[in-house]
Amino acid sequence: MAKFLSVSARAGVAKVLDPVGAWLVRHGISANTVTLVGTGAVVAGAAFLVTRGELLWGLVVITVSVFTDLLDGSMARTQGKPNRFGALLDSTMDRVADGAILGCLAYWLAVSGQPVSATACVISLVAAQTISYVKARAEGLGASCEVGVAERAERLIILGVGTLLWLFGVPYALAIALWILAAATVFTVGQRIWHVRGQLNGEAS
Ligand SMILES: CCCCCCCC/C=C\CCCCCCCC(=O)OC[C@H](COP(=O)(O)O[C@@H]1[C@H](O)[C@H](OP(=O)(O)O)[C@@H](O)[C@H](O)[C@H]1O)OC(=O)CCCCCCC/C=C\CCCCCCCC
Ligand SMILES: Nc1ccn([C@@H]2O[C@H](COP(=O)(O)O)[C@@H](O)[C@H]2O)c(=O)n1
Ligand SMILES: [Mg+2]
Ligand SMILES: [Mg+2]
Repeated sequence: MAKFLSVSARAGVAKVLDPVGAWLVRHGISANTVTLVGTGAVVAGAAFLVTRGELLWGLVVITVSVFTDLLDGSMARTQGKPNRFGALLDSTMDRVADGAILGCLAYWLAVSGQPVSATACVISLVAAQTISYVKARAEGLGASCEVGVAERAERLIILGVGTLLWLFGVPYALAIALWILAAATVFTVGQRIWHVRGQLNGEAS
């Protein structure tokens, strides 16, 4: 799944996004601007729509906005200057966006009387941030960490499909998706720690 998303699906999406990115570059817009504006749009969608239970419009705004995460990298490559600060900004804004989506959804679930789903959402939030942290820390220690059943694209797709099915009236679709997400994200934390353990165990710090 990870390979399909990061290679085939990504190549398909790039055919649409690359011309958009080239057009933005020609009009003087930078990759960093797209990173920040895209994140701002996700946060606004989560804060103003998801917290009020406007899940249809929240899903539309957030889905469109998360694709700017693929657009910024395309723009940086078009300009011939993908850079390390851009990579840091991109990854940091991913954490802000993920925190806003899951935090605002957990808030709405809690205040609308769905504490069990809210719990799954909070577990997913903490585990999702930990997944990314383990990778960043591992890479800082010189290990590779390109593993996991629930990397970011998979997490967003599970949540998006669950929300969409729930909006179409499928009972418990969102609750089930959130518990699948909670289980998959916790499992991925373990997968990543295990993978890095094999590389670093026994090495002096
Ligand atoms: C209540 C409201 C809920 C709203 C839910 C939102 C729903 C969104 C629905 C669909 C989204 C589709 C996925 C879009 C992918 C967005 C971009 C993305 O996240 O790509 C991630 C990945 C690599 O990105 P980066 O290098 O920029 O980021 C890395 C990442 O953050 C790592 O995180 P980690 O995995 O470790 O947690 C960091 O560690 C790393 O530092 C950082 O660099 O991109 C890809 O792998 C390839 C992209 C795949 C393209 C997917 C195309 C999917 C096309 C169609 C999907 C249809 C799904 C239908 C959904 C229905 C809902 C409408
Ligand atoms: N503002 C930015 C954003 C990204 N980059 C570069 O793109 C890589 C990520 O590509 P995505 O398609 O996954 O967004 C990132 O590692 C940077 O090299 C950038 O330079 N500036
Ligand atoms: Mg990006
Ligand atoms: Mg990103």
